[in-house]
Amino acid sequence: MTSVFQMTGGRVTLDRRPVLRGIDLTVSEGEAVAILGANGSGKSTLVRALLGLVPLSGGTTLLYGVPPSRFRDWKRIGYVPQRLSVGGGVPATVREVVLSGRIARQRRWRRTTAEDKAAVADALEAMGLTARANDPVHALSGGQQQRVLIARALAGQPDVFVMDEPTAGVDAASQQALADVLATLVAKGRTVVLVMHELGPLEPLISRAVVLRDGVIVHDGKPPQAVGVHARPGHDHVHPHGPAERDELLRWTS
Ligand SMILES: Nc1ncnc2c1ncn2[C@@H]1O[C@H](COP(=O)(O)OP(=O)(O)OP(=O)(O)O)[C@@H](O)[C@H]1O
Repeated sequence: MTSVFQMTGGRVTLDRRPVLRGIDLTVSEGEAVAILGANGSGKSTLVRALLGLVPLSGGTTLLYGVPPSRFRDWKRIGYVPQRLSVGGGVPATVREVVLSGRIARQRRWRRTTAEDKAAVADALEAMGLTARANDPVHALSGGQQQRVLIARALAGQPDVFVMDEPTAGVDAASQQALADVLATLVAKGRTVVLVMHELGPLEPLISRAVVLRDGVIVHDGKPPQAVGVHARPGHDHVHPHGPAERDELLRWTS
């Protein structure tokens, strides 16, 4: 099976602090992987390093078999970073930001095609943003902006989706919408790597969980049951979300 990501002995040092310490991780085409772990365990750094956005201080990482610095086929990758502020001072509309997800597919100077427009319309629809398409992005709430970023990745129709906490700050209905979209993509053989705190509605989609603690992988296999059960829709929450589930996860892996 083709490996999408292949990191061997990956080390990342930031501010002289070892943030990733000897990561061996291969993700094959068609997998749906959750990267789990406590705050600061290195999840975001790991996905950024897999994409070549953070340099390794040791080890190697390959993207479709080549080092990220030599990788050229970026249209195959859709990345939704954590807490990116979109729009900024530029009054871009929701549609424009989502259309920017097509850039890697467009040849220079090429006009927006009917295919681009259809992909953007589908992505807006999937994330429930059709009615907001002409609104400036900065007028949207944080959760809505997150949906715009997800729609932008969807519009690019990549083979691989890497999403850093895509459900953070996103309401339950939109989380379910994302779960449905991703389930369809996984069924079509797309690869999905999600950084998560808790699986929530995305749990049925996840076939493999990689749990980080202090920059090392402490579990790589089936999703931890404690997280899965608590995160299942319909589970009767009698405790606040967050720390309790993370504690259980950490206990599970200790
Ligand atoms: N640019 C940076 N410079 C120095 N330290 C950094 C930098 N980025 C991250 N770190 C540190 O690296 C560690 C791992 O951070 P990372 O964001 O990868 O963790 P995380 O598991 O994604 O956390 P969270 O769930 O809070 O997003 C943290 O201790 C963080 O403070």
